[in-house]
This record gives sequence, structure tokens and C-alpha cells, in this order.
Amino acid sequence: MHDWHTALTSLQQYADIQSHDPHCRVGSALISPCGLIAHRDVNQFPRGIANDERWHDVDAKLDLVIHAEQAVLHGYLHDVSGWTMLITKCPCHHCAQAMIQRGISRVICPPYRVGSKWERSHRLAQEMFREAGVNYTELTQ
Ligand SMILES: Nc1ccn([C@H]2C[C@H](O)[C@@H](COP(=O)(O)O)O2)c(=O)n1
Repeated sequence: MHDWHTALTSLQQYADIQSHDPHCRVGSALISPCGLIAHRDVNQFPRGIANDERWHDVDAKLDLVIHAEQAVLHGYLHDVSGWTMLITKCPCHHCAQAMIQRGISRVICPPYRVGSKWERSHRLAQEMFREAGVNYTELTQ
């Protein structure tokens, strides 16, 4: 059985080192049914896109960035049906779509910040998880 709080802290440390986002460094990990972290990644610009001042321009950044959840799925093209995804932020609905479509069966993440500009998207993600039978667990500090 995992200590999810420790796993989340360690994933955040990894994101703090690897992500180029000056404002929000997000990590995501794919965990196999036997509990092994098979792959992890962070929010990032697509391959070939320079890590330049666009990270500091919120509109440009949000147009370009691949969320950590999508990055980790793009980077691990084996079957992940029945696997767990651990995330250092609450997922948006686009990432929820991708996770559901790849067969992720459990999502573990912190709760979203009430009043955040992404609140509608987080809520929609949670509704989709519920309907699709994905076990969604929020870790509070
Ligand atoms: N579940 C999430 C939520 C956010 N992000 C990333 C996308 C952006 O790089 C940053 C959010 O930027 P901001 O806080 O400026 O909206 O975090 C992510 O990868 N996964």
C-alpha cells in the first residue's frame, strides 16, 4: 500500500526541478496495478518549442503548454487500463477525457482551489470520472 502523501511530495519535488513553468509546476505519475511508478512527467511545451519568454506570458503559455497528465500519457504508450494516475494538481476536463480514454481507473490528486478560474473544468472532470467509473480520490494535506 502506498503512502500517497509521501509519493505526492516526491512528485512535486520532481516537478519543481523539471518544469519550466515559473508559476505552476505540475507533476504526474503513472502507477501500475502492482504499485510501481512506471513513468512520470511535468507540464511542458511540445518538442521543438523553445523554453523562452512565452512561459512568462500567461496567454501564450496556456496556448502552448501540454499538461503534465497529457505529457505522461503521451510518453508511455503501453496499455494503462486499470492503472492509477497521481497528479500534484487537480485535473482539467481535457486531461480527464484523455485519462478516461486510455483506461485509467483511479486518479489521486489534491483538491482544486475554490474560486479558481479552472473550477468549472475541474468540476466537469470530476463528473466525467464519476460517470465513467473512475475512482477519484482527493488528498488533503
Ligand atoms: N492539472 C493541471 C493543472 C495545471 N497544469 C499546468 C498548465 C500550466 O502550465 C499551469 C497552470 O498555469 P496557471 O497557474 O498560470 O493557470 O499548470 C497541469 O499541467 N495540470
